[in-house]
Order: sequence, then structure tokens, then C-alpha cells
Amino acid sequence: MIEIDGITKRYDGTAVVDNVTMTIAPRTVTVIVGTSGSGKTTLLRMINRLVEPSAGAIRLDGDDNRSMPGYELRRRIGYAIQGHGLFPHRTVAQNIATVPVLLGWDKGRIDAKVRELLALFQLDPAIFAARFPHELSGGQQQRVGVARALAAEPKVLLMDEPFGALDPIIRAKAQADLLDIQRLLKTTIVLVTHDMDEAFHLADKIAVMDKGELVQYGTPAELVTNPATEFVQTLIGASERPFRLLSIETAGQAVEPGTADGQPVDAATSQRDVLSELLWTGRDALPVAAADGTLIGKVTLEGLARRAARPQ
Ligand SMILES: Nc1ncnc2c1ncn2[C@@H]1O[C@H](COP(=O)(O)OP(=O)(O)OP(=O)(O)O)[C@@H](O)[C@H]1O
Repeated sequence: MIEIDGITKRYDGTAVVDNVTMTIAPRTVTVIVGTSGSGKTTLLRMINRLVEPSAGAIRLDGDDNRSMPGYELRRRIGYAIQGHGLFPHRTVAQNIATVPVLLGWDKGRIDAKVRELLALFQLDPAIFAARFPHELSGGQQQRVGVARALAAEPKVLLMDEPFGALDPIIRAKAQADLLDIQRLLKTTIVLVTHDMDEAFHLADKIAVMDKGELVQYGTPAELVTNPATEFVQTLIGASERPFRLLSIETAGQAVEPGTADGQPVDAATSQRDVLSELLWTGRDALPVAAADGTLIGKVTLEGLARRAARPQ
């Protein structure tokens, strides 16, 4: 668990992060969004103390993050940035092994970890381990950057616009891979992006920053149904594509197992209409019936928000 408690960063008397308090549950993906200069990167970097706060505290599993030296903390927390920051004169294997080497792991353990991560990121070790970064595509470099950040098996991974430099198709694949790997390794991920579609697709919870303040912290569905400010509304409005997607798919395509209270919706109803129904009735789920009236499961607000945001 990451507890951010009244954290503030001032430069020359101006608060660029202003008294932010939020708790991040373990094994979840939290996405920080907001306009340029709203303090997203500064907030992220105070978690691993690349930036020292002016006031407040951050606790990791109950321990103040100032209870150990900054370099030690940064070895324990994975960090991946846009442009991946790979060492150009080190091979892919050496890049991934950076932190395990610093931690003094034995060679066998390091080699096994490098192979495991390359396989996980669908990079054949026989082909890629000995290559240098300039011999990889942008998408491959980005995967190695994330693999390197995960090499020391951190419980927490911080990511700052990790997919910003990728074209949309590779970006969608990178996002899908990240979710798979997060579920497998159960890492707690905090990711900064300015892309609302990306936020909706990846996030368990979204933190919206505006001029240094945390204006809303909630699930994607909460942001859609209950935007805290006009700014949040505008941010969501800027991402209309999700609602267009919902118009072209049916409730039947979004069915989840389980039951829900309320009047069943027909499986052929568009997801957009089901969303309206959910919002109007104030429910977070409705049962779904097949053409013959048989109940086949339920459609949830959370599920629709997630489907709407997935890349096509
Ligand atoms: N070292 C610094 N000294 C002075 N001001 C800084 C410093 N670092 C950041 N700032 C200022 O703090 C504010 C927040 O910056 P930050 O990088 O956290 O924003 P951001 O939301 O991540 O922006 P972007 O989306 O453009 O990366 C900006 O106005 C920036 O100019």
C-alpha cells in the first residue's frame, strides 16, 4: 500500500503539488492524469524521492519513504520513463540486469531473471539478449525498458508516460501486455499519462491533477458518472471515442457472469443504451436476457467503462 499524506512540493514559494492525500491499494493500477504542468511527474517522483517533498509524508507498506536512503529506495521501486532511458552501450541482457547486479544477485539468478523477463515480453532471448538498444525497434526498446524496471521484482512500479513515444497500434499492444504482466506479477503500478483513453483502459483508479491539486480520485466509472469538477468533466469529454464505441456493441458482448437486481435488458440492446439505463436508474449492474428471455448474466458500469476505453 502507498499512503500519500498531505504531500506538497514548492518551487520558489509556488506549490506545484499542493497538499495531496491519496491511498493506493496494493496490486492495482493507478493512473495520474491532468494537463501539462499540473504536477503529475512531480507527484510520481516524490514516491521514489527523485523529488524531495516540501511537506507531508509518503508511506510504503507503513514505512515512511524517508526511512531509507534515496538510492536504496530507488533500487526497490521500478521506474520506467518515456524514451525508456536504456544504456546505449550495454546489451539488452545487461540493461535488464542493471539493478540485480547492483543488488549483488548471483550470476545464475540474474541470467534466469533476464531470460524470464525477455520471454514474458515476447522477446526471444536467443535473438535479443545480446543486441544493443539501437538494434531494436521503438516498441522493443520500450518493452526492454519496462523489463528492466521489473528486474528486481519490485512491488511498486512507477511509469511516466511510458508509451508516449509509441505509435497507436504498438501502444495498444504495450498497454495490453502491461495489464497481463501486472496481473501475473501482482505489481502495484502508478502511471502518469496525459491520454485519457489510456487512463480509462489501464486504471483501477484515476487521480486527476489540476494546478497542483488532486481534484478527483476514483474508479473510471465514478469519474464518468460523477465528475467532481468542470475540469474533470472536460477531460472526460475530450475522450468521446469510448461512447462511440459503446454505440456499436451490444449488451450481449459485455455480459459478465453473475446476477443483478432490476429489469433485465435485452442482449441485443446497445451498450450505450445500457449505460444510459444504468446511469438513470443509479444502479451499478443490470441483468441481461437472451432473445428467449433466459438470463445470461449481467452488465456492469465498471465493465462498460473498461470496455469503452480499450484500444481497438
Ligand atoms: N526543478 C524544478 N524547478 C522549478 N519548477 C519546476 C521544477 N520541476 C517542475 N517544475 C514546475 O512544476 C510544475 C509541475 O511540473 P510537472 O513536471 O510535475 O508537471 P506534469 O503535470 O508532469 O507536466 P507534463 O504533463 O507537461 O509533463 C510545472 O509548472 C513545472 O514547470
